[in-house]
Amino acid sequence: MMIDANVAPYARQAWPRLAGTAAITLLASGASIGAAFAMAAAFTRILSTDGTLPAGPLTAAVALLGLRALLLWCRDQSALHTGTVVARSIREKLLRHIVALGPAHRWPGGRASAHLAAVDGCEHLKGYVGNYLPQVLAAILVPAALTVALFLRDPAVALVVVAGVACVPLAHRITKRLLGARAAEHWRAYDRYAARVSDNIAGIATLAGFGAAERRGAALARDAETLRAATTANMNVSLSTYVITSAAMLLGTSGATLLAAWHAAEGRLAAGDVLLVLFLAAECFRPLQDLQSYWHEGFYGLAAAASINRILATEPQVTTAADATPIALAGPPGLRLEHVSFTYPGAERASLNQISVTIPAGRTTALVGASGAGKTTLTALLLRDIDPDDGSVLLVTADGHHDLRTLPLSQVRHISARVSQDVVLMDGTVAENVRLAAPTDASDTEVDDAMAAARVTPFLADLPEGPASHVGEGGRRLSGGQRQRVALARALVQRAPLLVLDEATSALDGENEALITEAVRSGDGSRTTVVIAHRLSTVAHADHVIVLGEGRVLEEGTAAQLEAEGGPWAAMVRAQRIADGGAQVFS
Ligand SMILES: Nc1ncnc2c1ncn2[C@@H]1O[C@H](COP(=O)(O)OP(=O)(O)OP(=O)(O)O)[C@@H](O)[C@H]1O
Repeated sequence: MMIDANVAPYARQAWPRLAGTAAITLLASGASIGAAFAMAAAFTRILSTDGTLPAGPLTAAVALLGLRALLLWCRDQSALHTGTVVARSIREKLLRHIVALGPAHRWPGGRASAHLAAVDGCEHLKGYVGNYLPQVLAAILVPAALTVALFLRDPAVALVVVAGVACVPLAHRITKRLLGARAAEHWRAYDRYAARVSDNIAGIATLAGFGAAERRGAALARDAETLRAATTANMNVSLSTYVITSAAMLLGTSGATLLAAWHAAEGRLAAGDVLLVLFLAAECFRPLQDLQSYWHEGFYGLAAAASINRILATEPQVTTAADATPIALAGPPGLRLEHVSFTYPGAERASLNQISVTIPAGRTTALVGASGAGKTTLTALLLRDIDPDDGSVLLVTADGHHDLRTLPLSQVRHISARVSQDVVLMDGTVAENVRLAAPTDASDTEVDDAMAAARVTPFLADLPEGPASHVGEGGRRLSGGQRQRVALARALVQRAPLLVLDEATSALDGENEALITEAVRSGDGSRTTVVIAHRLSTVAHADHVIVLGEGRVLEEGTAAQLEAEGGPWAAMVRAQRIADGGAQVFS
């Protein structure tokens, strides 16, 4: 049996279980053959005696049919188990790979395509491995065994059945060619549709707010129509081939039975053998007929496998080098960027250009600059979400300088905590969200302290179940500022020596922001903190300020030094004072 290269790894993985399913299928066929012979013997005895029921053969036939039903149930259970086990392992592998591709990975079809592959794609593959493949095995093994049984009774009859059976692989081949290409087309249409739906759901407030739902709805309707057309085209292919296979089965079964009747009339076969031929021929075609109902699962599984394999074949841009070794860290590390340049894939110009800066250990460093200056990109390099095109990002410890690429990625993740501009709360309780990245030995007191420092505690009283309240996708919606506070607590409880805050308090009121800013400051030197904020009051107390402009370092130093120098920082401070109506925002 030729197995498509795209599904070969999954079929290989399921091979022992598939062999078990095939063995059960063969046993079921054996029971069928036995029942057919018993029925034929009973039939012959009834016709040749005065009509008394032959209890022995009839009891044997009923028992064998019961055994067959039991074996078929076992076969279905085995097939279901195979499919679910394979689907679970692919899902896990795919999910791990999607996570390994990292936050900076660009999905050509949008993130929805990854979601679709992980959910629907794996489901189709489950159908392929769990239903289609065992059925293909049954469609080969069962007719082969039954044809041998028929051949022993009447070779000419067996040949008629073989002729009918041979039409089915032909129809299968035609369907595979026609439907295989269309299934891929259907998958692409589905992918576009799913991307559009997920986009619309994510932007539901924007669409409603701008009254643009109708316009977007029209685009969605067009995608839905493409999807419908692709589905209809596939169904038409299936229906045409269904007609071919049904005709082949009907002609094969009736042709073989008529020939058997003729041979019985000539005295070459017993009367009961006509019944035997009818049973065996019908049984021979049954798995082929069943296979037809799994063609869709098979061909859609193939298309899904191609899409899943494309994701699995995509190499993560950031990986752990083969010779990476973890380093011992005695205290908070410093960071040094040397001649770092970075251009996003497909972008026309570099987001960072020959940057060389130092982030002192155990201090708070502010990254400031106009929108699009490259601040977030710089933190992505510090956290190793991306690697520089040129230059190096170095972790500075008591032992010396270590290029981040020489450390295990897990260590880089372990030593850094972050709160990014887009806070995502996972589906779960507030406490679970705070504990998301906490060390396993983090005590309840530590979690409570982090929630107090990030000002989560004051609003917990307003939640129905306090820290056990359900938030995230399926739970209560928190305000932007509340979400930021949970994210800050999550980062604080991580005990990471490097903390990166990208506009982490932008949604907070002045009082809460001031309290949190004080709490996360690297006042005691136990943590290196990098803060990005447009509101300069947030970073006014930083030990070190780096001003970026158009992907370059414009200046760096302490806030006081830079203000005295009268450069870009001083201009930003002046502009903000005017915007704040002359209020003294810097002390
Ligand atoms: N994924 C991306 N693909 C292509 N270009 C990007 C990507 N992310 C950022 N950029 C571009 O890189 C430049 C720097 O972006 P970055 O987000 O680092 O700026 P920023 O200083 O953090 O801006 P802001 O203050 O508005 O958040 C911008 O021109 C931006 O358009």
